[in-house]
Amino acid sequence: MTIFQFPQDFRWGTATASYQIEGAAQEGGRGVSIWDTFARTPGKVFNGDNGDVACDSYHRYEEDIELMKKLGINTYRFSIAWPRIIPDGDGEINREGLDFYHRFVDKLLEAGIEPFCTLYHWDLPQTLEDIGGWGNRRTVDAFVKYAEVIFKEFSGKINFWLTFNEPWCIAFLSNLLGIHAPGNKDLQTSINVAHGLLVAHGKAVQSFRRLGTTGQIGIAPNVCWAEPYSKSPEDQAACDRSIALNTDWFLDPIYKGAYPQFMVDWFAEAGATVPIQEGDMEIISQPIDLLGINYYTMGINRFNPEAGVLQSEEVDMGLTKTDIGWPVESRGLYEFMHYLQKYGNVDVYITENGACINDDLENGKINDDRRIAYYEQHLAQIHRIINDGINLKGYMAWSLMDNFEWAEGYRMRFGLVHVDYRSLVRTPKESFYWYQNVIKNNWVETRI
Ligand SMILES: CCOCCOc1ccc(-c2cn(C[C@@H]3NC[C@@H](O)[C@H]3O)nn2)cc1
Repeated sequence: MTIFQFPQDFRWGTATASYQIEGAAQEGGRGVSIWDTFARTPGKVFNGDNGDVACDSYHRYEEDIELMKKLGINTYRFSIAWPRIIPDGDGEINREGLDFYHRFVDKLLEAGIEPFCTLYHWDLPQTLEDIGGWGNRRTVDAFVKYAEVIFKEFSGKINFWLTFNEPWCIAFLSNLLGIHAPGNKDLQTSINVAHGLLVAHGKAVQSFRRLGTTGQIGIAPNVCWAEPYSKSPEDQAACDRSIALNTDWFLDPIYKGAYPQFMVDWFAEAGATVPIQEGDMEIISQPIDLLGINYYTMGINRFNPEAGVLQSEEVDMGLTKTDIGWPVESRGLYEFMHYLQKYGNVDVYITENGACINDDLENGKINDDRRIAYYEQHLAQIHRIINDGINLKGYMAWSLMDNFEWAEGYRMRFGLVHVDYRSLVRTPKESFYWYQNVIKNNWVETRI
């Protein structure tokens, strides 16, 4: 057994997102988002599930905050639903939406929990998708207007900010692979979306600074760590492309002011170019204060000319998998955090990490030992990372509670707390109590 002690000022938290937990989709003046539309499109979401009710956190947030207090977290990552703030995307401000988030944030602060706010966690107002979404500069300008409303309203209450959650999912999962909303399947569209959201990110950071908003701001890429199946240059190059599309494609423009040339060339071969306008790269590369990193799994990849635009396919190496089919391999987090050092020893928060384990209630308990094992392994790696001198400042488990897992609907459960979607009763799982103990002790005890 080994005890890994964490730094005294290390932040312990959990994470959720508006569309996944709030429900009340037609309440409080909320407008329609692309996920309302996508979920209602037959065949897009398992079982035809949608976020109309979700965990009903719009009405039950005080109960949720009581659970957070019981867990002992000092940080809670959530997202604000743009369609609650400006329902038609770039028109009138909805005061009722702002008031909801003020009530919520005030309750968090009363509980001694630091709000960690994501401005955009995928619920784009549908009206903006109707004019081309992130590929239309009007959407970019509408995002800046929305962000400025939030900065003015919550400066002084919120001190940790993320512009975008998982830009790879927003651009490529949603507009090249078509798996998430709005479901496009076009390379040029996905590159236009990626560029649009990067310009929106940079402009929002400029506004954040100009308005003198309190706190720190960053962005939260999701990681795709991959190692080559063989020593062949083709397999290594396939891994490089997979990693780069999730990371370098977004962080090179932000930290270096230019896209990774090898990927620009790769896409040019496929007939796609980046729609860069004069001044864009200077806007995008506004200095940021922190990075959120979302890590779930890693792959062993090899070159396959038939394997999509990246010609990179993951090989099943027979590792233990979570119930969503992702291999459990915490080593990728350690390797990735060292890869990330090429951007400097920037302040990093793990803004998502967790396991989809679909254990259900048995005699009033959920014995999710596999989730505990997952967290034990990943927190041990986090201790290694900190020990290596990397500025990893905090950790937010995904997720506080079971919720709407996008195209998987409600069948996939990532929560430390079980949610009965009929009664909406919340039941802490055994992993909740395990994590409560880690937070109380500020150490993780591994059985290895
Ligand atoms: C068959 C081809 O498949 C291509 C990969 O398809 C996916 C699907 C889903 C993901 C995915 C889901 N999550 C968890 C969420 N992160 C944000 C938060 O909202 C969580 O719900 N992270 N990544 C990645 C890749």
